[in-house]
Amino acid sequence: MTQDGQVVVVMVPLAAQGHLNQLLHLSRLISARNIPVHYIGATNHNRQAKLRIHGWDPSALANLHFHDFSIPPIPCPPPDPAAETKFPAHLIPSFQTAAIHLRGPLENLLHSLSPHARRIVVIHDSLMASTVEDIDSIPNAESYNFHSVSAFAMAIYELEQEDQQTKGMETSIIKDLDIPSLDGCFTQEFWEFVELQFGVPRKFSGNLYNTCKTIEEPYLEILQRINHETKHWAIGPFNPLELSSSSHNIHPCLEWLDQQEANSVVYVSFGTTTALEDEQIAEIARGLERSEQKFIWVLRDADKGDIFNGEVRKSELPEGFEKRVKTEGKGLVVRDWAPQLAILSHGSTGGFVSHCGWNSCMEAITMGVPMVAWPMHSDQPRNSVLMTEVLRVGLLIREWSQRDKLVMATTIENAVRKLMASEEGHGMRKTVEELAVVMRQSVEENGVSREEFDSFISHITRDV
Ligand SMILES: O=c1ccn([C@@H]2O[C@H](COP(=O)(O)OP(=O)(O)O[C@H]3O[C@H](CO)[C@@H](O)[C@H](O)[C@H]3O)[C@@H](O)[C@H]2O)c(=O)[nH]1
Repeated sequence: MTQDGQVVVVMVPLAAQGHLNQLLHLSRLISARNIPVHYIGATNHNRQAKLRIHGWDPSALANLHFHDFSIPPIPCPPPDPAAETKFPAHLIPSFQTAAIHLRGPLENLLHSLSPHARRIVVIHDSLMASTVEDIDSIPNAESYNFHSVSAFAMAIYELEQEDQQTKGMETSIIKDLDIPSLDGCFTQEFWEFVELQFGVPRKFSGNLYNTCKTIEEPYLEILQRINHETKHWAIGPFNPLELSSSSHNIHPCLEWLDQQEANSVVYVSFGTTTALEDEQIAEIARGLERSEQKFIWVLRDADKGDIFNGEVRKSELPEGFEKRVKTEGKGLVVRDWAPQLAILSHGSTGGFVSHCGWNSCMEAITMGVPMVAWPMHSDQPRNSVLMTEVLRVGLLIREWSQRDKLVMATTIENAVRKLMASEEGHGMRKTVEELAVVMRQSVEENGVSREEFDSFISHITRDV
């Protein structure tokens, strides 16, 4: 229970898995500091967040409170695998509905907390800025902008904006990198949604990032320089580094992994926002089989706005493939929710074919798994540069300029072989394993992320 005079935190996530997830992980870290956390959302989005979390149990934390708000039905059109860009445009109506209709319930909650709290700290996804607009009417509330993507992707974007006037890009440390354009990354409707979030200028007290100075310090410095009027804290990784035993061995694929040799399995997953055409799925199937590497392939369609309602497309695989690879012990196709963190932390997993969503990048780095980078949309093409060219823990499957072409089985076969069974791949594994150690140290006593987190906690619990 919240006691009078306490500092309380209110989380306002964007209603998409890769965002719900990060603020729920952050809720765990903050509540461990004896600060009550209130996590708000539409009933089904909160249900989704709790159901899918891995590595710890949200119901076990007495000071984490979920507020399930009822809003009008969440629109859930299906994803379109044949769309011109891979950006999940079908989620925009759901984002809009949640952003608009959570505003009133959030304001009511803040008013009810305000008289008893010393301070209300609202941490909102940067894409939910419009929902927290009423915060200015609450005298003891302040808000913090949470950025769910890499500092690298954000810094490049900011430099591009600055570049138009000052040529900031040319003098920056990014100039020697081959940065993909934003073409094909987003849709016009998304930019309009972003505009709505930032349309009303509002004062906020700081920026939070799920990253660590160990891997992104130069880019965090750029963000600090450009936006020097507010504070910045890089307090990641948010995902747990040790998984609680109750979440282990709950999925059959983990038992299968237990029987495999160390670093022998490649894990293939494109997150929760990618819908692939059957033709591309067939090429992946052929490429994986020909690579002769063992695999776990999460074959799921992109999430809909409401994951509990409506039909989900079952992707077709070449005839006999699924049964054959399973019987021969070569691989598993997982069609339900895979325990990604547990898979990546398993000693048998030696590589990851990933779309480079920021959660997947952080999870791969903290678990010491190198990747084949196969970006699909949004920040992913730029994250792939961070992973391959900057950190050197992955290899790129194809140039972003080639995104409209089918990636053929031979390309997939070669990339997977290179990652899993070549000197170059072993080198990347060694590099990422070393990075994983440093990332773990960063959250321990005197580590860089621990210091940033301590500084954030001191700031929000300050006396005046
Ligand atoms: O079967 C599955 C599928 C996914 N996951 C988890 O789901 C999350 C997926 O997040 P992410 O890898 O970031 O991919 P997206 O779902 O595509 O994330 C969206 O949100 C991210 C944060 O803003 C962006 O970086 C991405 O580009 C954007 O597509 C990760 O935590 C995975 O571990 C599972 O546990 N099991």
